[in-house]
Amino acid sequence: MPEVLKIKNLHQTFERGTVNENRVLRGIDLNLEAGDFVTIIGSNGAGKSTLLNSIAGTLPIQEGQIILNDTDITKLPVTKRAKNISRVFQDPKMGTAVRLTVEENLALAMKRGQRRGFRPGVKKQDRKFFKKQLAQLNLNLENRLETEIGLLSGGQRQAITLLMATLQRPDLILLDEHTAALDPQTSITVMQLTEKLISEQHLTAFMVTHNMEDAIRYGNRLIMLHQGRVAIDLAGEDKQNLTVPKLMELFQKHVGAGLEDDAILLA
Ligand SMILES: Nc1ncnc2c1ncn2[C@@H]1O[C@H](COP(=O)(O)OP(=O)(O)OP(=O)(O)O)[C@@H](O)[C@H]1O
Repeated sequence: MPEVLKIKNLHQTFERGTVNENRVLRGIDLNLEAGDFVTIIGSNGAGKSTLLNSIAGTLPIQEGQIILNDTDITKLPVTKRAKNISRVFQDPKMGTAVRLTVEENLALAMKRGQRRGFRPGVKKQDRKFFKKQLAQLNLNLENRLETEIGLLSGGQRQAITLLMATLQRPDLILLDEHTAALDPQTSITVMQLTEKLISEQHLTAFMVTHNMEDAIRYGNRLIMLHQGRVAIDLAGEDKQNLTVPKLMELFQKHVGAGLEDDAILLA
């Protein structure tokens, strides 16, 4: 499998040179192959969002290199990366434009990475395509193309955000605790949709989660960040055979310390 993403010796330190210096990432080396769906766990402050911010470009890289499909993007601004890297955040409000309709939001997503006006026009053939795309969500949203997105529930918005993030097949999709703000049932629906969109399009994905069950259930590879490093990296059968107690045991073995379940789980 070709490698889609290479992260080489990535370091990020906040408040460098002060008493509050915080070495959050301390040499991350990771390679993702095409179609890898990697779940990321780690306790609060482990650096999960910092890692995603570094990949997305919202945080300048202090040391190390990020290569996407053989292109060095280490110094590329976030806007230039947006065409190839899409992201879904925890807050459903982050991914969509509240005053625009469902179809206008989708039309914006079609222009990801390009200059786009404030209110995009929606062509007839686009509308047909959007309807088809929305129908696969099984949320009856194909009949609400002209509804303002702000009127939809958090779960409906997050499902549309996911669709928008995958509409123009990205090279990489970053999911940053994207179901954490949803109720348990909606969270399951959005996770199932995530898996469907990722597997159908054979997307390469990173998914940060505090839910260890989800981290184990979804994806083909699991990594755990601890003290700025990759403490655990499991794929294939090793990941398939994981259980929460096994993962806790592994963590203890790797980092030589006890770990309460909620140290990882709690946000
Ligand atoms: N822009 C920033 N300036 C200063 N410190 C920061 C900044 N962003 C993050 N940090 C600090 O870096 C550390 C790692 O934060 P990060 O958000 O990456 O952790 P996380 O693993 O995503 O945690 P959580 O599970 O709580 O979301 C934290 O101590 C945080 O306070």
